[in-house]
Amino acid sequence: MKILLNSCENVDTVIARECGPRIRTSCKSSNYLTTRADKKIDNHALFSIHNYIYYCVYLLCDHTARLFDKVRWWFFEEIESPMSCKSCKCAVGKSNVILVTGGGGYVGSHTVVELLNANYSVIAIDNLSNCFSSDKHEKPESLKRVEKITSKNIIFYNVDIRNSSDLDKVFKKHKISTVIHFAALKSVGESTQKPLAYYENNVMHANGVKSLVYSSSATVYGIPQFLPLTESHPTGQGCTNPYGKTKYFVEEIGKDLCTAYPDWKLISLRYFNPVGAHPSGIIGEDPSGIPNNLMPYISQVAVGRRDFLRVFGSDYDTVDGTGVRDYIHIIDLAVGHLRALEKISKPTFTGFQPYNLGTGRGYSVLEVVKAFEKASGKKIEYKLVERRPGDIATCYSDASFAKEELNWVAEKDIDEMCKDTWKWQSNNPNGFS
Ligand SMILES: CC(=O)N[C@H]1[C@@H](OP(=O)(O)OP(=O)(O)OC[C@H]2O[C@@H](n3ccc(=O)[nH]c3=O)[C@H](O)[C@@H]2O)O[C@H](CO)[C@H](O)[C@@H]1O
Repeated sequence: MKILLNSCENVDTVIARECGPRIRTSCKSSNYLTTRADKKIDNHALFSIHNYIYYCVYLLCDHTARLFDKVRWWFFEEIESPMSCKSCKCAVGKSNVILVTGGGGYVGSHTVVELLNANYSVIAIDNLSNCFSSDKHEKPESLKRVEKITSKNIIFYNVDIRNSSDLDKVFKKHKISTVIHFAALKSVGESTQKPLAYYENNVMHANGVKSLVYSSSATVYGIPQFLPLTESHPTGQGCTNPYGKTKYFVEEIGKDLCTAYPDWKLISLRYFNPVGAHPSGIIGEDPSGIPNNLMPYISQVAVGRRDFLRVFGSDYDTVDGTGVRDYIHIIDLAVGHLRALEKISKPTFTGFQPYNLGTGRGYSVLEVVKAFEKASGKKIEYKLVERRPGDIATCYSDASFAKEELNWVAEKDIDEMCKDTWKWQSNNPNGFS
């Protein structure tokens, strides 16, 4: 394994926390860390020594290196140029702070785990509208648990992305290199009832950072004209609901931005159907109210929160008449974001580029039910009912472009997706609350 060290050229802001008898430091000036005694320590030297120690410790033992990392987080509250990323090497000489909007949500929180494990610094913002928090001034429960899983710190702000002055403050305070934009409403049904909320929420604000990884959806393809769906499949045609349209609009805005301003870079990740949970069973999907999506509904039936599953449509032209989708494990999806960050941070990457994140394999509703029964040992009661308006028969990806360009493939199969979902649901029957 190759480990590259940070050259820390971009270190210019370090805010250190009060730490007992040690020197309390506060820093406003660039390139220097000012102590209370007005002593100036050259950050470059400090960080070079610090990185060197980390490197040596890492060579000896990964666990000790993690402990060292924890101490680092305790000593310095915010470090705008952390260690180099062990797995992707992309942090070399760069500010490596990622702003994650919607960080408390399902995809957001799982991606934050992978970011922290890869030694990125994470600033998460969320308006807590779709995640549980015991106190609005505190981190959502999902992120507290992410800190437990990773033993790392997340800087969190309760900010609504529609509030541009609050958002500005975050961008001014931190030297953010890339934004991963998850903050969005995601219920297809609700989007038809409250379209304005979707247009307001799901269309992003830029705020000066010109490198964006966007969470898009297979829904931009509308009714498939061919299968499997490749990135060159037409988008926007047959997007029948506002949810799908917002994803399509943002992609179009992104394309225009990247064409007009060559310094803009945007990767749009077109998710197929994210399911599953962190293998620890500590975090997972916790929809508020009645789940709209298949997997959380099944798992709530298994745990006894719902009586039976309604299978929407049994007369589709599919293997057993029920809808076929390309389900992808949430961890695979989260890792896809790391690969996208590596790609976007390369100087050779320019413009707008979409990638499919899927397994390339479709499963019918009844096949998923069967796999879940096997994983959980529970009988899933179901009733075949009418088709759900707006649903399509079959949708699955060709994810070979992501393999070629991002060096990414989905590794976890349907059994693992069901096993991890069940671990999360059975350990947390009522979700995070
Ligand atoms: C093709 C498409 O637009 N896919 C998007 C859509 O997924 P889907 O609408 O495909 O996801 P879903 O989990 O709601 O449905 C998956 C399958 O399960 C069926 N089903 C679902 C729930 C239920 O109670 N009973 C039942 O039978 C449904 O008819 C479909 O055949 O929304 C997701 C948001 O989470 C993603 O953005 C997907 O990319």
